[in-house]
Amino acid sequence: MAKTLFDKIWDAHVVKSFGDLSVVYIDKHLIHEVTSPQAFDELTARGLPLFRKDQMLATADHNVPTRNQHLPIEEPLSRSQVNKLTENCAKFDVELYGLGHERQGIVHVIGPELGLTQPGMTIVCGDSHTSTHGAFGAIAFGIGTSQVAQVMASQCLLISKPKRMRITIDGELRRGVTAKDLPLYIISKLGTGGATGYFVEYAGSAIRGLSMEGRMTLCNMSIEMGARGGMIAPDETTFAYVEGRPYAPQGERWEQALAYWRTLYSEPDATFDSEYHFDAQDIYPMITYGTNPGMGIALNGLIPTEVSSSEAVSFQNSLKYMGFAPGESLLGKEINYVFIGSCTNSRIEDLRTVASYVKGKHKAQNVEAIIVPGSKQVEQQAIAEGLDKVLAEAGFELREPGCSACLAMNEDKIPAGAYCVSTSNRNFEGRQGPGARTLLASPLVAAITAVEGRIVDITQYLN
Ligand SMILES: CC(C)[C@H](C(=O)O)[C@@H](O)C(=O)O
Ligand code: SF4
Repeated sequence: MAKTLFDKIWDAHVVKSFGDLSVVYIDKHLIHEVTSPQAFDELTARGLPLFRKDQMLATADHNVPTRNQHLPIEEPLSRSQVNKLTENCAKFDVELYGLGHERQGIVHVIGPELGLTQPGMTIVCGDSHTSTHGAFGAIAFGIGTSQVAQVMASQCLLISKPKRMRITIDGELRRGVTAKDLPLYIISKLGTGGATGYFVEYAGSAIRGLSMEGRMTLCNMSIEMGARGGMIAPDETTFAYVEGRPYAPQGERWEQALAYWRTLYSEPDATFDSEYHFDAQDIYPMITYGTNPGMGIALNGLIPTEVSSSEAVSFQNSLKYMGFAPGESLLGKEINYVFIGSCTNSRIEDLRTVASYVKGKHKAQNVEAIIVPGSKQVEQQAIAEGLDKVLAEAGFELREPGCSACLAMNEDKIPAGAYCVSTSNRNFEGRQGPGARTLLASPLVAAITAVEGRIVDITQYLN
């Protein structure tokens, strides 16, 4: 039977199947400070060693401050989480790119930038946005803490095979529409449970036209529509990105890898359990108005007036929390914060997009604009390109790398009631701080919002 991309990688990693369940070999296991401590404790309690420590990599990202990283972490809980990771990695001899290391950063930013993330791999991390790595044509997905322990002890996972979905977007993207608008659009159509039980492959000319960083932004948000993960068949764009990175194969091994990677695509007559087709021309720059990532509209659209009866209560609660009304336009709404960062949009291209728009302009007085690179390497690159100066002159504060205000697990919090246009992936109640109101958007929309101080139809602001 003709195979999908997912099937090819899955079949190459199944060790043994038992009915619906399979033991699947895991190539790379990434860990961070939040979901690893109990797993390490379990190994210690059971006297188990790590099965393949060389296939693991650790970083500190969720709890790190984004100012003065050279000083001890002030928040006691964050400090103890990060210290625990350091202790565990020392005890179990796991490679750690911790705070202060030149390769430290958000786990989903550093894997790809180090060339650790490669086509055809199975990659897991105790973190839902592991789906990001699927952009390289890998089966990458988030796992729970008990599964983290399972992989630590066996380098395998006992799991059932998800169903396969393909989402095709053909055509050219409109002006001002960037990679981030694609998941916001798709999720607004499918809903936050629309892909539950599925592994999604993204295809079509609009997807092929995305850079690797854009592909990561798209795959990153797969989880927000309930998908187990998202993936894109590797192509020349992928190979060019991976080549020469520190963990990428070299010489003859590179040629061998490339030959295999070129076989990784869905056969033309492969069938999917579910298929969606979208036209790129139907997609406009997006923004969310509610408290889940599916509550998105085009910037110049209106908040819906009618929702299904099963959603009515949560819709009303959501609008109440946000301080918006059904049928309203968001245009003209004043914004207090702009947060550019997170594993969705904190890569060098995102920083370049922002810097190139704000160059020679200044943020509005009513806005606090924070820009947090996804990794130390992104930070260094931004400085090397002089983006730090452009951003500083525009009144943006360039911080040090970490998850930051994507989730309020560190010092960076948005105050209660404040509106924040954020390039992250979740707008749940309290996600950016108790009472904080999040509006998800692309880095371009975020940059323009910061300068204007309110939500505008960005198409009028583009050259
Ligand atoms: C803390 C971690 C377990 C969590 C996740 O799994 O996604 C976080 O990264 C998030 O984005 O909410
Ligand atoms: S940046 Fe946000 S979404 Fe990504 S791993 Fe960190 S907390 Fe999760």
